[in-house]
Amino acid sequence: MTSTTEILITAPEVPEYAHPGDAGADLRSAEALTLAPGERRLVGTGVSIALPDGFAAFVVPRSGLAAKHGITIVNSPGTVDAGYRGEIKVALLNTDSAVPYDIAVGDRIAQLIVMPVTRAVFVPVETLPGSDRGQGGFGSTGYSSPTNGNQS
Ligand SMILES: O=c1ccn([C@H]2C[C@H](O)[C@@H](COP(=O)(O)OP(=O)(O)OP(=O)(O)O)O2)c(=O)[nH]1
Ligand SMILES: [Mg+2]
Repeated sequence: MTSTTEILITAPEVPEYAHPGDAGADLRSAEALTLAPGERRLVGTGVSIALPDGFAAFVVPRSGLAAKHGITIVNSPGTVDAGYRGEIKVALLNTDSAVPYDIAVGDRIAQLIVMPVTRAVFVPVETLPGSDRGQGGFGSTGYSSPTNGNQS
């Protein structure tokens, strides 16, 4: 059974999860606008929340908008801090180089994922403990299939 957390909210319409088990609740646009090709715009949702201490919410793109129309979020994932009481806004970007994208009031433009977070207590040390991965990263395990030759 999915765990639930009550979040106080003010909004013209409460964000909804499309299906049981969905991680993201859909955020709707509070504005009508057209995103020109290549344009980015901070778009209001009309939603404000009071997250409990120890939680954060992340504003992330909808995959359908991204895959079908090239609409994404510049700062994905956008981080909503527990103490933030302002309107949640979405920094939309139309990555298409030719086609404008129309948004009407009420269109679902992003989704909000609420998660528990821990606060780090950073402990400075001279040397970090070893690990299996070590300093390998940024493609250190390769990309392509063995038949493709280029493993870098
Ligand atoms: O996609 C986003 C990202 C952030 N926010 C709001 C909530 C968040 O708590 C606040 C600050 O976000 P962040 O810390 O990412 O931005 P910043 O540029 O560091 O601003 P600040 O100096 O206010 O922390 O802006 C949104 O509404 N949408
Ligand atoms: Mg900040």
